[in-house]
Amino acid sequence: MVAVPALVTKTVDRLSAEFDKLSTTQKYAVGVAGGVASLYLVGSLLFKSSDKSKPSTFELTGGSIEASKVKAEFDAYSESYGKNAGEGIVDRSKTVHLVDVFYSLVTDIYEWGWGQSFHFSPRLPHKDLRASEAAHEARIAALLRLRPGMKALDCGCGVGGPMRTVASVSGAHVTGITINQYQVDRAKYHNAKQGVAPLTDVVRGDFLNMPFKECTFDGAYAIEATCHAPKLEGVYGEIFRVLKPGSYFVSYEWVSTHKYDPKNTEHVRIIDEINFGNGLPEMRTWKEAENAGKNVGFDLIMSLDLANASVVSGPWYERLRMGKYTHAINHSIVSVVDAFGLAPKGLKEVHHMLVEVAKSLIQGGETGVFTPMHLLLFRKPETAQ
Ligand SMILES: C=C(CC[C@@H](C)[C@H]1CC[C@H]2C3=CC[C@H]4[C@H](C)[C@@H](O)CC[C@]4(C)[C@H]3CC[C@]12C)C(C)C
Ligand SMILES: C[S@@+](CC[C@H](N)C(=O)[O-])C[C@H]1O[C@@H](n2cnc3c(N)ncnc32)[C@H](O)[C@@H]1O
Repeated sequence: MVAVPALVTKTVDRLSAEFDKLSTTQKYAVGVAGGVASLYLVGSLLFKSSDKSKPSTFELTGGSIEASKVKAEFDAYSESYGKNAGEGIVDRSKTVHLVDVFYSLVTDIYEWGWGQSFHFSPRLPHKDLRASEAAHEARIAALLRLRPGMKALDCGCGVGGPMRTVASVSGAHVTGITINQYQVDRAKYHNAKQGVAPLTDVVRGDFLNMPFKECTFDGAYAIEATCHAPKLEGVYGEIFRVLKPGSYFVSYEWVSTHKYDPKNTEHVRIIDEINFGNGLPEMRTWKEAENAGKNVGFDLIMSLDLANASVVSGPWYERLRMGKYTHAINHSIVSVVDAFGLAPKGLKEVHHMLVEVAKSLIQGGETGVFTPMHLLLFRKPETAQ
C-alpha cells in the first residue's frame, strides 16, 4: 500500500532533479517533445483505432450508405413506420430494403458501443459480459450437435461474433448470410483477423430467398435476426429447404410474451418503440413463432424463454440498464463530433433513436412483456425432402 506512492514520489523527485540540471534550451526541447508525444498519444487514441477491429468515435460511418445520404435515408426509414398504435412498417413489401438501410445506419455504432455480437445474453453468475455472451452462442453449437466436418448456416449473421464462437467451439464450418454488404465486409475482416477464416464464409443475400441448394446444411441457427422478416414462415420455410432431413434449426426469437396484453396501451407503446428502434416490421407472439415453424413442416423439439429459464442468471436487460449513463455520455460525444462535421449528418439522430430504444427495451424486460431470447428448437423430419 505504502510502497507504490513512495516509489512514484522517488522517481518524480529524481526526474525533477535531472530536469533542473538541463540548460534552458534543453528544458524547452524536452517540453516540446513531451507535448508532441502527449498530443500524438491523445490524437491516436481519439482519432484512430490502432487497427480496424472497432471503429473509433471519429470513424463512425453510415455503413454502405454514402455519408451525404445518411440523413435522407434515416428520414425515409423513420417515415416508413405508421403513426397508429401497433402498426409497425406500413408497406411490408419494403421491409427487406429498410432493414438493409437500418443496418448500414447502426452497424458502426453497435460495434463501437456494444461489440461484435449483436444480441443480448443472460448474465451468468460470476462471469463477465463476454463470457456470458460466448456461453449463449456456444449453446447453439451444442443444440445443433455440430462437429468437425459438418456445415452450419448462420441466418442473419451480423458482423459474425456468434459465427466465430460456433465455428471455434464445434469445429464445424459456418456460412453466414446477411442482407447488408457493410456487415459482410466487417465479418470477413474479423474472421481473417481472428484466424477463423478457414472455418467460415459470409455472403450477402436475403434470407427469404437464399442462394443455397436444397438439403445443403447439417444445422442452422438464427440469433435475434428472423424478427426482421416480413413474415416468419418466409424465412423459416427457406431454412427448412436448405437443411438436410433430420437436422436441427435453433432460433433465439424476439417475441412478445404471455404477459403482453394488446389492450394495454402501455404495453402497445413499449412494443411499438421496440419495433421502430430495431428495424422490425411488427412484433410476433411466442405462439405465432412456434406455429410458423410447424406450418413450414418442422417438428417442434423445444420452446423456452431463456429470459426466465435460470433463477441465478442476471436479466438480459441489465447490461442496458447499467449502461444508461454511458449512453448519455456517448450521445454528447456523437453530438460534438456531429457539430464539428466529423460524422455523417444524420448519425446523431440515429444515435438518439438508439438512446431511446434502450429505454423501451429495458421497459419491455422489466414489465416482462417482451423477450429477445425465446429459444425455439426445430427438427426437419427424416422423411422430408
Ligand atoms: C437484435 C437486435 C439488436 C440487439 C442489440 C445488440 C441492440 C439493441 C439496442 C442497441 C443499443 C442501444 C443503445 C446504444 C447506445 C445509445 C450507444 O451509445 C452505443 C450502442 C448501444 C448500446 C446499442 C448497442 C446494440 C443494442 C444493444 C435488433 C436490431 C433486432
Ligand atoms: C440483430 S442482428 C443479429 C446478428 C447476429 N445474429 C448476432 O447475433 O450478432 C440481425 C441480423 O439479421 C440480418 N437480416 C435481417 N433481415 C435479413 C434478410 N432479409 N436477409 C438476410 N439477413 C437479414 C441483418 O442484416 C443482421 O445481420
